[in-house]
Amino acid sequence: MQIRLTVLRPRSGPAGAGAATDVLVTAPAGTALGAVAGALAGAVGVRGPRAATHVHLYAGERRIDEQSLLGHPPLIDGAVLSLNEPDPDAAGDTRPAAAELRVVGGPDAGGVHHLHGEEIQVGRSSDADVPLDDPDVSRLHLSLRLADGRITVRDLGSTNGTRLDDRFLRDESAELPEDGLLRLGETTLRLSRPGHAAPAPRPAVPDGEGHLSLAPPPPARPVPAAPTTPPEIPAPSGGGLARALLSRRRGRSAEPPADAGRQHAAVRARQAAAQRERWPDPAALLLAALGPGPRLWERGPSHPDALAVRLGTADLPGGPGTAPGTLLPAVPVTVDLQTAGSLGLAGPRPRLAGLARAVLAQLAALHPPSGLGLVVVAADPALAPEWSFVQWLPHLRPAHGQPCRLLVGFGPDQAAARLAELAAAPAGPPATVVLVDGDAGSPAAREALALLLRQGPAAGVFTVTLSELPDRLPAGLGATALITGEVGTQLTVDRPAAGGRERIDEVSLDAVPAAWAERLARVLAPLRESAPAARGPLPAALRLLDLLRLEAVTPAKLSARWSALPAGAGSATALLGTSREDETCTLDLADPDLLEPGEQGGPHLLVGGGPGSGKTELLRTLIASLAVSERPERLAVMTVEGRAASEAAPGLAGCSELPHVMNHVAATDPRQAMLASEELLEVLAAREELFGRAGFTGWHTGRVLGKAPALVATGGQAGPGDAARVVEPRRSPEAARPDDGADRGPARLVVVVDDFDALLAPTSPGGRPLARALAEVARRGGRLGVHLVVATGAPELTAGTEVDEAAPLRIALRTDHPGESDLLIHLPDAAALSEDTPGRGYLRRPDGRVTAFQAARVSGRIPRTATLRPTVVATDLAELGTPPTRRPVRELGNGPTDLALLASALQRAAAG
Ligand SMILES: Nc1ncnc2c1ncn2[C@@H]1O[C@H](COP(=O)(O)OP(=O)(O)OP(=O)(O)O)[C@@H](O)[C@H]1O
Repeated sequence: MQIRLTVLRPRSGPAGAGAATDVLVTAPAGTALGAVAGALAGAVGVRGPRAATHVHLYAGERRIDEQSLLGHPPLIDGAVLSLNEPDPDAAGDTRPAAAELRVVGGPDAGGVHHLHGEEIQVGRSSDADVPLDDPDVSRLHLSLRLADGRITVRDLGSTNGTRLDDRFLRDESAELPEDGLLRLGETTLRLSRPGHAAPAPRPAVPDGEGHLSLAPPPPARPVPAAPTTPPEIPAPSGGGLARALLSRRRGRSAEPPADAGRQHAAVRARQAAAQRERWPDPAALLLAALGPGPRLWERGPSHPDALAVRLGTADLPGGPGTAPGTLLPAVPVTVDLQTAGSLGLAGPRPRLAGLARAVLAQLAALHPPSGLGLVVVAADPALAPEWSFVQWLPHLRPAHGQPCRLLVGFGPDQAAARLAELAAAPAGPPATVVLVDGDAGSPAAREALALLLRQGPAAGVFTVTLSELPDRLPAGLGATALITGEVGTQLTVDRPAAGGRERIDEVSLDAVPAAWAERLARVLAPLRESAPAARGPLPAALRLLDLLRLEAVTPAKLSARWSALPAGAGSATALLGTSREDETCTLDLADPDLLEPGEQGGPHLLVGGGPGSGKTELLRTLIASLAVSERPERLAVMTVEGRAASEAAPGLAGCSELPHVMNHVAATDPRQAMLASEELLEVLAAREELFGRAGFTGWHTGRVLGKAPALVATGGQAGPGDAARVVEPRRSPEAARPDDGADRGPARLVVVVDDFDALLAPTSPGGRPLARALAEVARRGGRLGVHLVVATGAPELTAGTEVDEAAPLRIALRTDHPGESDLLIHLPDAAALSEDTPGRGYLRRPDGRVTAFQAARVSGRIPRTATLRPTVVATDLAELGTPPTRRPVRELGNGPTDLALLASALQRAAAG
C-alpha cells in the first residue's frame, strides 16, 4: 500500500515552523500509524531520540491514536497531519448557520461562508467577515443584517456600487432573497440556506489501502433544457372554469400585457437558473466534492456536457420565450473543448493562474478519472509551485505505464517527455486534457505541442495553453479567452459557434485561489471509482494455505481430502484467491459445461500481465491448489518455462517437488523442448486412440460403471497406464502409480506454460516446435483431459494464436496498456491496476462475467517471519514527472516457503 500525506511542522517550534512536507508512505496493509510516526516526524526535520516515542499526530483538530491503521480514514491519500499540535487552520466551524453566502463568480470564486451573528461585513479588507480578493470591491463594501429569519443587504458607500439581481442599491437596504445574486466589483455572491435541498451524500467506502471507493453516480440527470414556453398562468380568481378555458382557447396573446411581462420575467429567471445549474460555479463544485454529491464525476465520456468548461459569467441574451432584448443575468460562459479542440488563456499572471485553476478544478470534479486524464506541463521550473495542487488529483496518475510518478512535466526535460508521449501515442482514458503553462521549453517540445494542437483532438487529446501575452499563445487555437487587466478585469471569449465563430465581451471570469484548489484536490485525492467488477475491498495480499484452511499443513489432512473424492474422471479445480462477489475465486479446468457441445473434458486458461504483475506466482498458486484438490494418480502437471529461470526469478522450478509435477521443461534448452513437444503429441495421439469417441470423461465414467471400452494394445502390452506413462518419463513410475497397484487409467494432465510469448520469438530454437505442440493441445486436448494454462507477458504477440483462441477462461493481471487488457479480458480495466498489488487481476469466464480478484501467494515465507518494512519518503514536486525508483520487495526471514511446506506434506500424503 502506498499513501501520500502531508506533514506539518509544529508552528510553535523553531525555524521552519509550520512548514509542510509531502511524503509517500509505503507499508503493508495493517500497519499502524505508530510504526511510521517517528519517520513522519523525521520527514519534517524533527529528529532525535524523542522523535519515535513522543510523536503525536493530529488530523485537523483530532489527535490520531498510534494504533490507527494506515490506509484507513483519516490516514488516507491527501491527508494533512500536523505534528504535536492540532492544525489551527483546520478548525471547522460547527455552529449551525442561518445562511450560506457562496462566492459563485469573480477573481476569488469558490468560497462558501457560513453566516453567523447579526451583522456581516463583506469587503476587500482582511478584517471583513467575508473577505474578497477583488480589487474592484471596496475595503468594506456591503453589510448583511440577519434578523427575524430575514437577511437585508446594505451598500456601505462602496466605490463601484452593489447590484442585487437587476437593481442597483444606493443608500437603501433591500431584502436578500434565497438564491438572490449580489454583484460587487467582479464578484458575484449568492445566498442560500445551508443544506437546503442538499442531495444525500454518495457512499464512499474505505478500501483499507488509502482510498475511498465511490459509489457510482445516480443515473445520468437529463441536461436541464432552457425553458422556452412561458409558464401556465393560473386562472384569474373569480373567473371560474369557463373563463380559464376561454383564455386558453384564445391563446396566450389574449393575456393582459402585465401578465405577459410576468411570464417573460419568470421564463428569464428559469432560463438563467437552468444555465447556472447546468454549469456549476466553483462553490457548487467544492460542495459536490465534499458531499460527495451526485454531481461529482457526473460527466462520463458520453455525457452531453463532457469536456465543456465554464470560464466565467456574463449577461447573455435570453432564449425563446423571453421578451426581445432580454438579458439573462450572470449566466455561465463556456467553451466546449471537444468542439474547439484547444483553448488558449492569456492575461496577467494572478488572474490567469486563478482561471486556469478553475478550469482544471471543474474538469477534475465533474469528470471521473476513468473518462478523463489530466497532464500539466510547465517547462519553466519557476512555475511548478503554482501547480503543486494538481499532485493530489487522481486524474494525473499514470495509469497506463507512463514512465513517471505523476503526469506532470515540470522543467524542460519533463515537459518535452510528457508532450512527446502524448504526441507519439496518446494513451490514456477516453480523453486527455493537457495544460501547458507558458512556452513548451524546447524546439522538440514546441513541435510536439504543435502536433498535438493539430492532431490531438482526433485522438481525444485536448490542449489548454496559458500565456501572459496573447500574442505568445500558439497559433491555430480553437478558442481563446483573453483577460483584460488586473483591475476591472474582464474576459473576452472567442469560441466556435453554430455556423462560424462567436465573440463574447465583458465576461466576469471565474478564478479560484490556490488554497481553494488545493482543498478541492485533497478531497478528490483518495476517491476511486468503484469499477463494476471491483466493488468492495480486496485484501492486499493473502496466503493460499490460509485460504485452503491448511494453516498447519499435514499429510493426514491432505489424505483425508483426497479420500473424500468420488471415483471417476476427477476434477481440476483450483482456488486462486478471493474475489469480492464470491468470496473465493475458483475455476474448474474440467468443467464440461464450459466446452462446446460434443466436446468433453474442460477448457484452457490464458493469463496475461505486465512485468512483475504476478503471473508466475499465480501459476504456482494454481498448481499448488490443483495438487491439494486431487491425488497425483488422477491429476498430473507438466510445467514449461519459456524463459530461463534464475536464482532471483526461479520460475516454476519450485513446483517440481509436488508429487503431481511429472515433468519440468526448460524451453530454452532445444533438446528438452523438442522432447516435450514429441511427448505432448504422443499423449494426444495415444489418448485419442484409447478413449475413442468417449473422450476422457466418458471413458473414466464408463470404467467406474464397469463398462470400460476395450483397451487398445500398444506394443503387445495393453493397459490404460500407457497413455499416462508418456508424460511421466522424468519420474520413476512408482511415484505416479498408487501403492495399491490399482490401474486407474490416464491421469488428467494440466500443461502449465510460463512466458509463452518467449516460445514465439524467432530466437527461441526449441520454442517453435513446442508452440506448435501446444497449439495441438489447445485444439484437441480438452476432450482428452489435457488442459493448458498459459501465461503471457506480451498479449499482443500471443493474440490470435490457437492457444489464445482456445482459452475461454482468461485472466488479466496488471497490464501496461488498456489494449493489452482488452486482448485478454475484452475490457481495458487491468491497465488501471496498481503496481503495488501484484496478483490482483480480473478473471473472465466463458459466459462473459468478469470478476476482480486477488491471487493468493504460495511462495512466501510463513507469515511470522515475512514482512515489508514500512518506509516514509519525502516527495519533491520537481521529481514527480520522473520515473519512480522501484523498491525491491524485501522479505525478511529465512524459513521454508509455503510451497516447500506443502510439497513435503503432499509427498508424504501421496506416499502414505
Ligand atoms: N499474489 C501475490 N501476492 C503478493 N505478492 C505477489 C503476488 N504475486 C506476485 N507477488 C510479488 O510480485 C513479484 C513479481 O511476481 P511474479 O514474478 O510472479 O511476476 P511476473 O508477472 O511473473 O513477472 P515477470 O513478467 O517479470 O516474470 C514477486 O516477487 C512477489 O513478491
